[in-house]
Order: sequence, then C-alpha cells, then structure tokens
Amino acid sequence: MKIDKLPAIFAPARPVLQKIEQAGFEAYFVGGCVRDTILGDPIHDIDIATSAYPSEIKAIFKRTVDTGIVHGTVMILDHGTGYETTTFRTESGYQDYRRPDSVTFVRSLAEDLKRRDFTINALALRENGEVIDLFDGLADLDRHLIRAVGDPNERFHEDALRMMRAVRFASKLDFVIDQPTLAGIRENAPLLSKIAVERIQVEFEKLLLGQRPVSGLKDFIDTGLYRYCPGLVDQEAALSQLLVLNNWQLENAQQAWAMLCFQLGLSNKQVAGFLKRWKTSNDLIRQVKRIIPLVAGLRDKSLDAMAMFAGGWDALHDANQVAKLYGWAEEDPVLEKRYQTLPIKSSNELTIDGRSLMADGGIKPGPQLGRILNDLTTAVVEGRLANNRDTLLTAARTLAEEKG
Ligand SMILES: Nc1ccn([C@@H]2O[C@H](COP(=O)(O)OP(=O)(O)OP(=O)(O)O)[C@@H](O)[C@H]2O)c(=O)n1
Repeated sequence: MKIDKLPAIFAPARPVLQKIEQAGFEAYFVGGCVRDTILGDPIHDIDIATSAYPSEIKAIFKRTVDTGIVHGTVMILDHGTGYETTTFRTESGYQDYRRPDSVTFVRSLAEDLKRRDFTINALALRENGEVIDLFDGLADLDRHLIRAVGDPNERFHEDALRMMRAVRFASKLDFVIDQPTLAGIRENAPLLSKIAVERIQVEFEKLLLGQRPVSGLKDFIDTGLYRYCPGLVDQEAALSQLLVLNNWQLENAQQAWAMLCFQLGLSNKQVAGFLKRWKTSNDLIRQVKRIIPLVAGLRDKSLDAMAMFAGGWDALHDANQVAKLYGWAEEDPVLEKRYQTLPIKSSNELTIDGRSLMADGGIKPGPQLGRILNDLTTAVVEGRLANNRDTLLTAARTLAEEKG
C-alpha cells in the first residue's frame, strides 16, 4: 500500500529520513504515527526507526539530544521539532530505563518490527508514503482488531505493560482484542505486578478516557488485569458495575480518577491513600477531593450555594460530567447559571477580611475572628447578607457580642 498524500505533519520530517538514507542507512516512520495516519486520527508525534546507531545519527545531525541512548534513542532536533529516532532493536522492557541491558540492536527492519507489541503498531512507513506491513497490520486496522505480533506470550514476557496497552487501545480505538491475544493476557496478567505503577497509571488513565471505555474495562476485568493494579484486587464488583452504565465519555484525568474513586465508594481520606498508591500527582489528588463531594451532592440533590462556592467552577463542571454517567447530572447550562448567580465566587471578593474586621470592626484576633469570617462568608454566599462593607462590619459586631 502506498499513501499518496501524507498528513502535513510529515512534511518537515521527510527530509530527516532522506538525510539518514543519504548517509547510507535505512530509516522509516514507525509506531503510532503510522497507525494513526491510516486511521485518519490526529498524530501527536513522529517516531523514526533506523539501521543507524545513535553515534551514527549524531554524526549526521548537528542538533540532537540523548533522550534514551541506552535504548538506542536519540532525539533529532530539526527546525524546532524533535524526532525520536531509535536504532532497530529487539528487546524487553520498552521505556524501562532501569533495564538498559535488555536491548539488542539489530540491523534489519523486519527484526525490529517483529518484536513490537501489536500488528497495528508494527507498520513502517517510507518517506515516499509506502507502507511496509509484514504482519497484516493493515488488515487488522481494517477489521478493528488488536492482535499481538507473533506469539502473545513472548510479547507479554518482553514487556508486561503491553497487556495494559491492549486494553487501552481497545478503549481508545474502539477495537476488539483478538482471542489468542486475550487468552495471552489472561495467562500472563500476574506479570503486571513487576511493572512500575507509573507506567500502568498512564495506560489505565488512557483507557478510562478512551472512545469506548466500557469495552477496554470489560477486558481489564475479564482477564484479571485489575487484580495487579493498586487498590483494585477486591473491587471486581464495583468495577463491573461500571460496565452496565451507558457508554460514558469523560473529558480529563481528574474526571476519570474521580469517577473511579467515587465508584469504589472511597471516602475523601481514602482517596488520597488510593491515588498515592497509583502515584498520581498531588495536584490531581487535590482536584479529585474537590470533585467527589460535589458528585455526592448532585446524587443527593443537596448541592447548595456553599458547596458550589467551596468547590469552584472547574470542580463543579468535572463533577457534573461524572454525575452524567449515573444520570444525576444537572443540565450543564442550568448548573453554570446557578454557579454564575452566586453572590461571590471567591473569598477575595468579600468586602471585608480578617484585617478589616480587627481594624474597623473592633474584633479581637483569635479563633473567634476566623469563625466570624466564616459565618459572614456563608451568609453572603447564601444571599442572607449583602456583600457590603458596612453591613458586614455591623453583622460582625453583632456576632462578636452573641459569641461573647
Ligand atoms: N510496550 C511497548 C511500547 C511501545 N511499543 C512500540 O513502540 C511504538 C511507540 O510506542 P508509544 O509511543 O508508547 O505508543 P504509540 O503506539 O505511539 O501510541 P500513542 O502515541 O497513542 O501512545 C508502538 O507503536 C509499538 O510499535 C511496543 O512494541 N511495546
């Protein structure tokens, strides 16, 4: 097969291949960029495979960065764009830089392609648009099939993360996993426990955010992969409940993890522990902890002004997206209007603060000051007091007398 017109993103990359070829080596576009070109999906980055060793690439190009030299990867910098260029290799432990000795360089493209994970990822593309398809990857793209290249057991022993990649691609592309490949996952699932959690996390998140998460998740559960993921071993029932929800579509990582934590029934305290085991960022943990009470508020129809104020718009929007899965969401514009009509959206907007309560309201410093400030904030958010300086100072004095 020959692609007559490559997507525009390849235009500046073609001279890079030509230059490597002119130096006497082979070079091809490989991996996701070829798959996505044929599917007509957006392409994020262009990977190159070559017969040249990293030192040889570095001799050809002036500007390179050693991004993964032990794995044979050098980034070529060309007119502001980086191209990851990797020497043909056979290996186990893709991207696992703790195991650099698991790589063997080879000089043939066929050797390289046959150690790749799935047939749809084992296509190579020449600079002139010709596709090299040694394992029927084109037919599998056509029939929407995820199939290991050669023996699934061998592929999963080389890198157990590939089992997570299979379920991720099933969700992301809305493809089906071929039976022998699925059987291979079932058999080798325990190998996942050897894989760094950070790598599993990336794939699982992509699964949850894919086109058809329910299909990837079904395979994730049926093959037993979930047992080797942090905090999920006892959660088959809760995970399976997700499969009966209409095919859902989430927008971002915080929604995905909030949905998962909510579905698992985790308290806000447990959320932090669970997500730490998954090694997500602290920022994500903070966001999820804001979203979950809002989802519960939508479920219980108890979402009041103070809850919306405390959560903020971003968390509220995310919570509504999660609530959609369960049929608890409010119409987006209705929710937005409710939020927009809050008298204030942040405590910065209050016409008083701790300092003015002391200076102009005569309130003494101490815990009482904090309590009064909280009461005033709530009263303004709930529309019981106007956000007017004199009104609030008077109310503060009354509260101070009451609280004595
Ligand atoms: N565990 C892995 C990881 C990657 N690959 C090979 O390396 C290519 C590039 O991998 P990567 O960039 O991680 O993923 P993509 O397939 O490009 O997919 P995406 O960009 O959507 O993540 C894959 O297509 C596949 O040929 C592999 O065989 N085994």
